[in-house]
Amino acid sequence: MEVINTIAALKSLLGPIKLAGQKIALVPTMGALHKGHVSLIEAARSEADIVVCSIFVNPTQFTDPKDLERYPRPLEHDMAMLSASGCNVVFMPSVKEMYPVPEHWHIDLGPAEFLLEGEFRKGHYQGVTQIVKKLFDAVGPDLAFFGQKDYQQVLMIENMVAYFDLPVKIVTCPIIREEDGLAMSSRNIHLNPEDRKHAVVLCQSLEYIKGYFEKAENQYSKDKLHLLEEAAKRMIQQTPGVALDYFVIADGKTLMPPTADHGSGLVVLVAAKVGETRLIDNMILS
Ligand SMILES: Nc1ncnc2c1ncn2[C@@H]1O[C@H](COP(=O)(O)OP(=O)(O)OP(=O)(O)O)[C@@H](O)[C@H]1O
Ligand SMILES: CC(C)(CO)[C@@H](O)C(=O)[O-]
Ligand code: BAL
Repeated sequence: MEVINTIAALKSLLGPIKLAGQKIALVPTMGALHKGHVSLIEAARSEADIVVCSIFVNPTQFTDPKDLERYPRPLEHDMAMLSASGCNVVFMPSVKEMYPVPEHWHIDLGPAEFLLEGEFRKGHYQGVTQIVKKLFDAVGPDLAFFGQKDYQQVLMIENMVAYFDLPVKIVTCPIIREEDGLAMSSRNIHLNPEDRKHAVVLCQSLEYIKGYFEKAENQYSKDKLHLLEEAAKRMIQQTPGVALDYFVIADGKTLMPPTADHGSGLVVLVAAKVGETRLIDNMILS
């Protein structure tokens, strides 16, 4: 496994590989790796010849300086995980390497940019798409792998790819969960034992909605969805130490409330602070 810190070194390593016609996959991460990240690397390995994993805690996507400061950076652990998972190249640039000069970035990501995470973390998706575009420019991947855990992020990245008409295939991988259902996340490390117990309510509230959909075979009414949302929100709000940001059943493409009384393509998404740690989760319903 090669560890590379500069864009120039990365390009000279990958240039001949591309010329030889080999397929390159990119798995962008912010480090503090867990089995969710490993699942992306394994999926990438199954579809490409060379897997590049980037580790970069991108300052432009953080809206809370404390969140950026306390983001975990367990380097030795990450290197061991990457080498065990069969990653070929680790790209680990400095902030100066990715942002050598101050720059303005603003692209049209569509109305969904301002909903949900975009409402609670203003400007977040401009920062995410800015760094993902830079990583795509540096690596030139044929495929890039992202987790469904960051559902809205995948939509925004797909919109960025369409905006620039980039020749890269975006692959979305399922959410990997702990045994009790909690979605794996680098930020889970901040949960104290009490928070950790309470955090499971997030996936339980999603399961509650999913269970209804499975029984109702995707037949629903808007009124019924509203009642379900309210019941799920109460489950979360009654859990000690958990402060809800949003819980919504939404159209999987627009992230707006469903407009019809039946149909497919819905997703349920949640975000809440558990203790001092903000977590997100979602499930596809139909
Ligand atoms: N539990 C998971 N299952 C599948 N993919 C995941 C999971 N957690 C994160 N990912 C994906 O891994 C990639 C890198 O994410 P990131 O490094 O931010 O990790 P994270 O666990 O989401 O951390 P955090 O949300 O705490 O920042 C993203 O595409 C993300 O969606
Ligand atoms: C895609 C990403 C690596 C961009 O910094 C980040 O948002 C993440 O880890 O999901
Ligand atoms: N996994 C999403 C990156 C972030 O929370 O900033």
